[in-house]
Amino acid sequence: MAVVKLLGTWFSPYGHRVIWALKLKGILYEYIEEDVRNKSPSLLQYNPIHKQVPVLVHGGKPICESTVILQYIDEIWPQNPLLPADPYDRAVALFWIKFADDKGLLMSKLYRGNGEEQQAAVKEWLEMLEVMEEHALIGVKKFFGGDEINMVDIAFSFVAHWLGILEDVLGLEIFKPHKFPRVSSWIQNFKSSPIIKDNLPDADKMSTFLKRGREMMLTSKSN
Ligand SMILES: N[C@@H](CCC(=O)N[C@@H](CSSC[C@H](NC(=O)CC[C@H](N)C(=O)O)C(=O)NCC(=O)O)C(=O)NCC(=O)O)C(=O)O
Ligand SMILES: O=C1O[C@H]([C@@H](O)CO)C(O)=C1O
Repeated sequence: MAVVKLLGTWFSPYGHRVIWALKLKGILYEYIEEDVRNKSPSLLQYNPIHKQVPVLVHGGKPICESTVILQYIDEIWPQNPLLPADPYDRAVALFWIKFADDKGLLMSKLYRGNGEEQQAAVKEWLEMLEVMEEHALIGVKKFFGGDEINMVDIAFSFVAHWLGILEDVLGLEIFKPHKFPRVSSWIQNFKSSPIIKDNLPDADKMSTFLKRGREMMLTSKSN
């Protein structure tokens, strides 16, 4: 069996997508922690274009971009499928995964913004939550794919875990559960499901880390 390695960084929402996918499939892998502020030669060699984690290395061959990696994992290890088999259901799932990928940058916008920039990011977050509430989650029971977690849940995980941490870091309340009851129950289902719950990065640790990072950013901006 070809060796499976994952280059990730502990706070990355994208790296966690791959960790969960591998664990949901029951695949053993070697995890290699990267410092994205001081990238290893392997990371630069495996992902010379974006120089980002995650990178999955399967039998020595690198695969980059979390969504591409998850599709690859689903093809190589078909057990516990991450995408629906029905072509229409699959297209709908891929639509929402693309939507989530396009909105992922809202994390950085919120975290790195100030004043008007931050307000614009909050507005975009609220618009996205509204779309999840009124479109993506209509008719959804426990998870996007039914009773089991699939790739759409994984793609939206930044809403389930990272948004709350960013709110804490910035002292903002963006997600009001009573305004988004469907999103709220999906978050609870997602975060309490076994493999996800056991492999979420620690919220307090991340909050401390991101607060420190933000102080450093603010100091360097004002100098
Ligand atoms: N589209 C990729 C995104 C992967 C990614 O963003 N990885 C981050 C760690 S997650 S952290 C989330 C990430 N932010 C950053 O990477 C901040 C980069 C800044 N230059 C810094 O070093 O602090 C982000 O917003 N990403 C959205 C995007 O790129 O579309 C990384 O390796 N960064 C190193 C670098 O860029 O130099 C995927 O899905 O795999
Ligand atoms: O460096 C970053 O960390 C956060 C987020 O990814 C938390 O994990 C973010 O948006 C960045 O740009």
